[in-house]
Amino acid sequence: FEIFGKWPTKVPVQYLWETIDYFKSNAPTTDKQEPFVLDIQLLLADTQAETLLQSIAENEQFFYEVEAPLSMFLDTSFLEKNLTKDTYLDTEDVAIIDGDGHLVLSLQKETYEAFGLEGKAATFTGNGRRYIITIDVSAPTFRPGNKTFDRTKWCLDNNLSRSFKMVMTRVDTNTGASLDVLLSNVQHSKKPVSWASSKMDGIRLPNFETLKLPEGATPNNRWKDEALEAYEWLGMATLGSQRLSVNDKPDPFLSVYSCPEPYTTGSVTSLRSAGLVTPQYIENLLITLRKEIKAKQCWGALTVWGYRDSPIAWRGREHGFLTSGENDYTILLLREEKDASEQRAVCYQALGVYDTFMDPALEPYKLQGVPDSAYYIPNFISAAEEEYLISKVQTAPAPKWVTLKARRLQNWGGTPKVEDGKMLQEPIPTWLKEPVFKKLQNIGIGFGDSPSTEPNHILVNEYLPGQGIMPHQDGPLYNPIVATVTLNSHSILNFYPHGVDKATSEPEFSVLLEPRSLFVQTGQLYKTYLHGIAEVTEDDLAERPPINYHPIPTGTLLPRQTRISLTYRQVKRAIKNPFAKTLFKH
Ligand SMILES: O=C(O)CCC(=O)C(=O)O
Ligand SMILES: [Fe+2]
Repeated sequence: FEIFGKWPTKVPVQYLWETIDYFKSNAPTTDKQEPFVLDIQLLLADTQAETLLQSIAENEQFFYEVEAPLSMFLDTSFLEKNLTKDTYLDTEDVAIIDGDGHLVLSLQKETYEAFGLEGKAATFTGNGRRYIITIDVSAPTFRPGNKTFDRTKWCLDNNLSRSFKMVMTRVDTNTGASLDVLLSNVQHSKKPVSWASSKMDGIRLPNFETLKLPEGATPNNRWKDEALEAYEWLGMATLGSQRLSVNDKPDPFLSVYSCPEPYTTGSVTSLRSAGLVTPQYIENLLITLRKEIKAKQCWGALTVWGYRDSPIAWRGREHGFLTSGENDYTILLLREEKDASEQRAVCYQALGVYDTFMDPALEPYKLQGVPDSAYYIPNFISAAEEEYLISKVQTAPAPKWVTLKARRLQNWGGTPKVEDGKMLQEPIPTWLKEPVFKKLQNIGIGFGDSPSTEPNHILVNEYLPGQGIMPHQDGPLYNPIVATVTLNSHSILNFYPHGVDKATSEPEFSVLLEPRSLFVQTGQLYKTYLHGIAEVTEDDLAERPPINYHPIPTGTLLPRQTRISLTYRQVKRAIKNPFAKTLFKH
């Protein structure tokens, strides 16, 4: 599983290499990824696409264009007949119901203030200009008579009663067939998802054979370059670009595009949909496409565009509204021999610059019930790695240590200046990079614009029993993500919302950091909470149970030993020093 970041348009692209079991119908899975799909494009390296076209015709899907107030979602008969499988969407003030029955309202400040239900400030629209309210309308208790229901209904009827333009669809989750939506009381029209087909002949047609890796091989940089070139070619084909034609004679000063090698002269069929479709529908298309390319012995690609203004993106995460809201993916299915038992594919996932990306591998480690987002991974490093890191920290040259009242620290990678946040970049010693950098990258933790940005600064803290750190925020010097490795002893990290009296208030929640664990703090949590460590010699876990460990046996006292923490970050204003190599020897 590999992640790539440096896409020229600043759109991070993630791709992964997968060997798909041909007979497993649901791989690569599109389920739960992007439920609000605007358009689909299929490319087939062949001019005959009858099977595909036939399958599309047989699986006709409908969607509805609706104009209605949002309170229609609280109409009991609507709830009971349609719930959990429906999707709704609009622009400006945006509202959707996702497949799990969450009504998500993304409201502009003015609407929010007049609305009357509590939400949270949107992450990607700064200065509180937009707010997100999430209501679980699928909860069995969310019915008339329930306080939350009645309050929500009152707010929708009185404060947000205007009509919303929406598109909706409903499917049978087993067959993917579209079902009628209960819309008797509102203005609506039923539309079929429409398809247009076109052909491109006489084009330079790559075979993408070089993208086939031997089983178990890890993609190298060359493969990554080739995967991106393939992505670029698919994009050009999607646009029907003249640059792909064998007869194209571009002005060399205007175009430097060259087709990935080796290529032949050939044709592609392109099929493009319009209308709201569901993940199930796409999954069915993918299965048909795979059968077709197997029969034709050619490659095929499926590209899916998500709604630009959907308030949610990948796996329900918040989506950067209006600001380059890419939420698209492409699956390139490679050509396979007729008797091959596997189908190999390269998958690309495009994100907007403001969209959060975390590797799905991280999902199980996400801490629930706290602001987005924190991740805790026990035993992130081995005992041997821990021992080695401790010995390196302890044997660092004496001048590296800065002694404060309640802890000692070492700055690696440079020392950011408090006045302007600038840091003269110094090389980071290998012992701090390995194995942690690689492990961070493997699990999909990036520190900058893209998932592959490495940390450029590491702060080493040493706390003796009874030492700690005052509640604080790591602040705007860094990109809003910090990863902490804990060595030798546990600690308890306390979190406080902004604006509380630091000296007296109780933390809102605490996280237990065990030796060898990794803790990641990012997003809203990084930006709107303070964190600190109490100056105590032991922690009573029963008194305030840490949110990452349940249940805690009563009377659990953990005595503290000397703890070393390594905090990995990316200083925004790092300045490369051309002389760094000769000036600093590590
Ligand atoms: O030692 C820790 O885990 C926290 C350190 C910290 O908050 C900081 O260095 O900013
Ligand atoms: Fe901190």
